[in-house]
Amino acid sequence: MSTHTPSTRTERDPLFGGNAGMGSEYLEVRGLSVTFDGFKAVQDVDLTLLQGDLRFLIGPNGAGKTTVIDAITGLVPATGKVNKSGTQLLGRKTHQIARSGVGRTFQTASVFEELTVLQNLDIAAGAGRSPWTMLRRRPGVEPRIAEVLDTIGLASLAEVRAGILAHGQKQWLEIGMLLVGNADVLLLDEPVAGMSKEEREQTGQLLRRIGAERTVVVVEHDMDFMRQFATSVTVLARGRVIAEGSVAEVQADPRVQEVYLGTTAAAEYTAEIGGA
Ligand SMILES: Nc1ncnc2c1ncn2[C@@H]1O[C@H](COP(=O)(O)OP(=O)(O)OP(=O)(O)O)[C@@H](O)[C@H]1O
Repeated sequence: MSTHTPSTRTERDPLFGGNAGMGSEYLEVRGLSVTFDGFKAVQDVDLTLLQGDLRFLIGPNGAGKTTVIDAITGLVPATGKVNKSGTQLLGRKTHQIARSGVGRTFQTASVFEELTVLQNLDIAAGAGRSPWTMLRRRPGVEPRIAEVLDTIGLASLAEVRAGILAHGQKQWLEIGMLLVGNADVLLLDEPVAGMSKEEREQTGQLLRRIGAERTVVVVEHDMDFMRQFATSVTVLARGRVIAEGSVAEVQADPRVQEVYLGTTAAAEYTAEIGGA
C-alpha cells in the first residue's frame, strides 16, 4: 500500500501492483545470478515489475542492488532470464537493450555539460533514429521534446548549458533523456542522493508523473523518500531477495529488520523507517 496522502493522488499515479491487465507492459526477471570471480553478488533473483508500479529496491551496502540493474541492462554478464513484455533481454548487447526501451541512470548524472538542456534531449531523442529521420527534422522544439521538458520541469531552462544546472536538475535532465529515447522501463540508481529536501520532493513527484505509464525501479538508501513514494518494495541482502511487498509489509518483516541493519539495530531501523 502506498503512503501517498489521498489528497495528492491522481488517477494517473502509480499504484501497488501496477496496472496488471490487458496491454500492460512488464519486466519479468527470473533466476538472475551474477558471479564476480567466484563471488555470488546476485543469486537467483526474481522480480516481476508491472507498468504503473513504482518499485523501490532497497538493501544494505553491497546487497547487489546496482548489480541487478547492471545485469538487466547488459553491463555485466548474468545467468537467468529477463523478459521485457515478451522480449528476452539477457545476452543482448547494452545498446540493443537500451533500444528495446530499458533506460537507466547512474549514481552520478551523465549529461553533456557543454551542451544546452535542449541539445542534450535532442541527442538522446536522436539516438534511436535513422540519419534520414534526423535530416528530415523540422527546426524548432519538437512537441515530444517540449512535453518532456515540461514533465521534468526544465522548460524555462531549455537553452541553459547543462553544466550550470543544479545537482537535482541534472538528474531530472538525465531522466528526460531516457524519456525522449522512449524508455518505458526506467532503472534509477539512487536518484536523490545528494539532493536537497525540496529537490527530493520534486523528484518524487516527477517519478509519480512518469511512473503511472511506465515501469520504474528506484535503487535507494533514503528511507524517508522510499516511504513517501514507493508503491512497492523489494529488499535485497547478500545478493538475494529477502522480502517484497508494500512499504508497510516490508517494514514489519522481521527478516528485513534483522538482515537490513542487523539484529541489534533492528529496533532503530523500525523507528527509522516508521514502523510501530
Ligand atoms: N565489477 C565488480 N567486480 C567484483 N565485485 C563487484 C563488482 N561490482 C560489484 N561487486 C561486488 O558485488 C557486491 C554487490 O555490489 P553492488 O554495488 O551491486 O551492491 P549495492 O547493493 O548496489 O551496494 P550500495 O548500496 O553500496 O551501492 C558487492 O560486494 C560489490 O563489492
